[in-house]
Amino acid sequence: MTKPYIFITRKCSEQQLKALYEIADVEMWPEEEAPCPREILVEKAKMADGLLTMLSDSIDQELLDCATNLKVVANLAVGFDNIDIKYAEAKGIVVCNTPDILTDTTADLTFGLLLSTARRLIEAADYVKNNQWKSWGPLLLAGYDVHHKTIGIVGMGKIGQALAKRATGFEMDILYHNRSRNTEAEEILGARYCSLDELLQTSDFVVCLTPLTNDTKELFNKISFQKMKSTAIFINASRGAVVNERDLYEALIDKEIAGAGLDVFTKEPISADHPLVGLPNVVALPHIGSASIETRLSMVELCAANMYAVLTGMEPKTRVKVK
Ligand SMILES: NC(=O)C1=CN([C@@H]2O[C@H](COP(=O)(O)OP(=O)(O)OC[C@H]3O[C@@H](n4cnc5c(N)ncnc54)[C@H](OP(=O)(O)O)[C@@H]3O)[C@@H](O)[C@H]2O)C=CC1
Ligand SMILES: O=CC(=O)O
Repeated sequence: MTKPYIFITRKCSEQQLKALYEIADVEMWPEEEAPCPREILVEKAKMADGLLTMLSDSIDQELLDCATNLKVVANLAVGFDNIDIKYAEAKGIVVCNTPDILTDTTADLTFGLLLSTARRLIEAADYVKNNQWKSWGPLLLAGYDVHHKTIGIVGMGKIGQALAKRATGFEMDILYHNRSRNTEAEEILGARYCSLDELLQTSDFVVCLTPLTNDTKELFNKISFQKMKSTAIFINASRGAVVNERDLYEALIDKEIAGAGLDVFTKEPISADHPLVGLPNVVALPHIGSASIETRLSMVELCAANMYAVLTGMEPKTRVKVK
């Protein structure tokens, strides 16, 4: 019997993939930073029983139609907006993601981004590096306090709740908005559910942690930024497309809001001449929410375990369910 063929779209640690090498012919794109070009991915998908994909790979109808042997897609991310889930399911292809194991790491980064933006940490570090520090000044590089302020979390799911837990250490008031109530966050963390409008109007920090869906696409736009306080800081660690970036840029230029911390962008990667990057009150990161060594290795291991399960006739640990 021929072994299944697995294609991995980015160089990953082989140690975490050991189980797959035992049951399959595994081919891996050799580069860590340069992505596998689309045409090569489509060619590999034509033969593949399993694909281990990155969030930057578009697993759309065109690709799925070519992938006549494909049984499983294991995406190295909790988000799966890069995959046409319904189409995959209709074709009997199992899609898996990496929830839970990245929750704390992503919450740490999101809170770090919030602190860095509020207290101007990147600007301040550059100030020293660029030899601009000449004296101490009463309001030199003064930012906004974080402690005892109000944080409004849009998307109080796993990462949102882990972020709220961190906010309790700073004695913040926690507001949140979801489509449904998160009673655990209310009971354990004292979070208060409110409408999106109330959250936007009353929060000092508005943090987006929803998945990207048709409902959340450009949820943050001109109208939302106009509702926010002029001292508010917007943090996005979800997906870039939940924001209308032009509207965000204008809100920052017009001082409708005070700053933004962004780990994600509509089109990634962005270049240094992206309009938002040039603003002093923007902290821009290259989508590193879950990027700790421990977490990224665990994510690769979970992808491998999911793929192993599907290819050996078992139920994977973290299958994406179509709603
Ligand atoms: N920057 C990075 O590197 C990372 C980014 N992410 C992003 O974070 C997202 C969240 O991850 P995770 O917390 O694990 O996911 P969860 O599914 O646990 O949480 C998502 C939350 O969003 C809420 N939500 C969904 N749709 C809407 C809506 N239309 N309006 C308001 N709230 C909504 C859900 O509640 P309800 O269904 O009740 O509305 C839920 O509480 C991922 O999908 C991914 O895009 C994740 C990891 C790393
Ligand atoms: O953005 C990262 C993810 O895991 O989703």
